[in-house]
Amino acid sequence: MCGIVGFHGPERVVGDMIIGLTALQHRGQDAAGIATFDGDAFHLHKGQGLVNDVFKPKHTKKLTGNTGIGHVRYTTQGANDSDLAQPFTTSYPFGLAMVHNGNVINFRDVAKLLHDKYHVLPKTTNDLELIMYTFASELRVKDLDRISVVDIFDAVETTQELVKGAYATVTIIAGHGLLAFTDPLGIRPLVMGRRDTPEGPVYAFASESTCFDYLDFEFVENVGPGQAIFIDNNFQVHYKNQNTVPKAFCVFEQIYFAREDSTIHGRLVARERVRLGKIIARKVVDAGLKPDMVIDVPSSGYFSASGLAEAIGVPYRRAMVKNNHMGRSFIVPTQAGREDVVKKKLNPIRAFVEGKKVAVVDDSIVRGTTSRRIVRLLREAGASEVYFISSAPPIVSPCIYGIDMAMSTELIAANYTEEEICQFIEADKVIYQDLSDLQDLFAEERGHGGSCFACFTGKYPTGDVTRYLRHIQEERQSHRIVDKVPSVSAKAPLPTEH
Ligand SMILES: O=P(O)(O)OC[C@H]1O[C@H](OP(=O)(O)OP(=O)(O)O)[C@H](O)[C@@H]1O
Ligand SMILES: NC(=O)CC[C@H](N)C(=O)O
Ligand SMILES: [Mg+2]
Repeated sequence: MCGIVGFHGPERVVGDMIIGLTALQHRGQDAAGIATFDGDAFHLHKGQGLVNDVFKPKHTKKLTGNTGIGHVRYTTQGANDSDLAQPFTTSYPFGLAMVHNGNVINFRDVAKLLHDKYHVLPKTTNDLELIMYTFASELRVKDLDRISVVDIFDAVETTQELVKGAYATVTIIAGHGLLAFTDPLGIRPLVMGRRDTPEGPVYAFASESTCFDYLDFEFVENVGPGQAIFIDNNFQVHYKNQNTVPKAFCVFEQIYFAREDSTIHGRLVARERVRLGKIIARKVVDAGLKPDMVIDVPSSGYFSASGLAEAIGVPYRRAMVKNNHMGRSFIVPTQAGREDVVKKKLNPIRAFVEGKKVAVVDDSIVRGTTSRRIVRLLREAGASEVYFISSAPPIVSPCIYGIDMAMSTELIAANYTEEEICQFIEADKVIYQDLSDLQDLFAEERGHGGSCFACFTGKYPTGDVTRYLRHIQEERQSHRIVDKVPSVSAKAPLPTEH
């Protein structure tokens, strides 16, 4: 799940872009990049690592111009190499620079179409090139001397028909303006904001609204399913499709991915997480559990933990301390790397947990890397019983829309029963959110549009995805280590006495 931004205004944009991208760092830690346009030429800088590592003053000095796009990458297609970092640019027509968040699922079909129909050979295996060259090829057949907004939206529409999957994109069209568009279901988030300056308005697009809080931008609207918004060089805003309500928005954004202080489709993420914690309280009580305290797994477990504690009337403590210099573990591309981050990241406060029955809340259990480590740490710190509470239901199916859990072999709940998972992570009890409770919370009738629950149900909103699942498996085998959950026989015996 990458983070993207795009700015277009009457003043230099790179300063705002660095702040905006830093606010989105939680969405991608592999690489960062910025492309600006100064009226004559693009300026591009990108590389592996965090925003702070990639952009030093000597780089930002060269990123001149009043229009810019930026990206933080969490790799889901192709290798985690600097060659595949975004943005990508192409010089014809006009000069285009593009970033995207998401994942194209008909990769081979689009690659074939580009080759057979448009005579284009993408340079890399990053799916962004498929979107960019399809759009560029559709645009170049227009009358380029008299290109109009209708022509641009027409090229977007054909791109949306041909390219399947999840994508939120922002594109600089050199000399013309800034364009944002999404896939027809609106699976990934994208918001538009505006700040007024004495020289005129600055418009911005960003994956999450938290960017605008830092930059003093006013939130304007969500970019909805299949929508396109074009800001021309006179700062006029043009719309293709006014519908801003998503048809299949990724519910895992609300559970884990997005920042708590972002509002997505009218829902404050932190509030939804508190609700998830309150809802699961019923299952904790029904299971007869009487914890002495509720604790969270930092960072993403906090709001659900506070909701659960409030609902069952048990004190909440931050009894696991997070090393703030460690990033997210789940989005690290290899299992060895994820284990290393989890190991260095969390440390329990013995004085709080010693002799206590502890309910520890996390947003999700995906591969079991974090939960297994946490339970062990809490036991070593003297907890008498450890109940592991997941505010998400079991994740049983791969995500093919931009979250790197692409194969069922790596998903613990796709391979083991709840009892086996409990045994594997060495907890006294594991409680998952009920799928029906999650679906009720994000029900369409609550007015926020449709959600994608595919990782919990195996039902994919883009239709039959069997071919893509095979493609991603082959792609993973050629580029990366294929992760598997440990075998049952590798499990440590369940502790018998407490
Ligand atoms: O079962 P697993 O495979 O370990 O995956 C789930 C864990 O990964 C995420 O944490 P992460 O460290 O990525 O981010 P956070 O700091 O936002 O919680 C998530 O919040 C869970 O803690
Ligand atoms: N997580 C994402 O949005 C990834 C975007 C793109 N598929 C890449 O790998 O660069
Ligand atoms: Mg976590």
